[in-house]
Amino acid sequence: MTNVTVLGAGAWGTAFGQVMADAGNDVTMWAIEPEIVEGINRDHRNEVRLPSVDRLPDAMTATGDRAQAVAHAKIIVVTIAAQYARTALEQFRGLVPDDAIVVSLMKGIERGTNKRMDEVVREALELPADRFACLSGPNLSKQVAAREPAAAVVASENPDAARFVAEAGTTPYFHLFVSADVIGVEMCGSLKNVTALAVGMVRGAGYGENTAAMVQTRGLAELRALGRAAGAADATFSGLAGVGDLIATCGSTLSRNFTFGANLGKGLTVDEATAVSNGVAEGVPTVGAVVELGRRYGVATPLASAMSRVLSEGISCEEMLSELFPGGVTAE
Ligand SMILES: NC(=O)C1=CN([C@@H]2O[C@H](COP(=O)(O)OP(=O)(O)OC[C@H]3O[C@@H](n4cnc5c(N)ncnc54)[C@H](OP(=O)(O)O)[C@@H]3O)[C@@H](O)[C@H]2O)C=CC1
Ligand SMILES: O=C(CO)COP(=O)(O)O
Repeated sequence: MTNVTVLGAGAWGTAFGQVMADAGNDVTMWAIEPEIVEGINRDHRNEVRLPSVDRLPDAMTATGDRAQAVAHAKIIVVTIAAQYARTALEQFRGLVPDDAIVVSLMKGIERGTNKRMDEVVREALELPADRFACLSGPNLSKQVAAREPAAAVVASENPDAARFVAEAGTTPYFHLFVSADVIGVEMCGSLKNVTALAVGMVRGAGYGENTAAMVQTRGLAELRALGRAAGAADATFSGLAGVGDLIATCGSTLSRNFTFGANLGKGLTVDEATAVSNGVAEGVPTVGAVVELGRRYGVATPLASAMSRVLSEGISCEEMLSELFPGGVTAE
């Protein structure tokens, strides 16, 4: 039994907290909203973010007190919306126990700095690399919360940390693989959301499987090119965090990114799609950062660039598609 603290009781934080509790750990959820804290402690429910679960495990409790939340934690899981992670985590600086491993479940790149979540988390908490891990894979929260079989990969520069988290988090229905490729896992998780926006958009506009598969495959190519340039290991792209998560996210209406894109394809504006989104669609603020990273690494990012124009200028799905192939014959 390990003391696990989850920072951010959103849909995924709550579902993953349940995984950790099912794996035999003592789980403390930290949330800002008193309503969520009270709901978990009194009713064993997170009615706000994960209403599909009738009763969360008894081993899950919640608090709004930062110091109390992390005081005895051996594993601290971060599942805060990526754009708010730095601000939220800076308030935990100095509170995190010296031997705790911090695991990011977030999938996004910080707007403005263009930093991955491993960079943001480590800077915000002044955390050494050997105490950081990230976890990613095809993990639509509602299905994990229903205990449908699933898996993910946990990556750390410190193999002992990755193994510790994987052993602590594996249950009969949720398997964790280990990896040393933090950059690859981070890039896969963040960039698949941009592809999911685009695939959602073509589906929402009424196109079929050929178009969707084309966009998804070109998204993978872009992800791989940018990931490689950033220092990712090639094998990660074909693993759970890469192809695995692309398949799940680009093929499901449970995905907020896919659904956001689908709503754009149906003709909703960005504001309208935001208003009806069931939780954070991380691809939206991440798109611009991906374009910037492409410039920094000298990697073409036609899909992210086209989606950036969709979001900022409202270009149509047809225009977005036409930008994927700017002209000339190229090797795949
Ligand atoms: N849902 C899923 O299927 C999966 C999600 N992820 C990733 O996990 C991360 C969280 O997603 P998810 O839980 O689904 O998102 P939700 O939209 O359900 O929840 C967002 C979380 O971020 C917190 N948050 C937002 N703003 C702030 C802030 N200013 N300060 C502190 N906390 C804040 C929210 O806290 P509060 O409730 O108090 O507002 C909430 O806990 C994302 O990066 C996502 O990509 C990864 C795998 C699967
Ligand atoms: O990352 C996810 C599944 O692995 C969840 O995707 P969304 O954030 O688009 O809902």
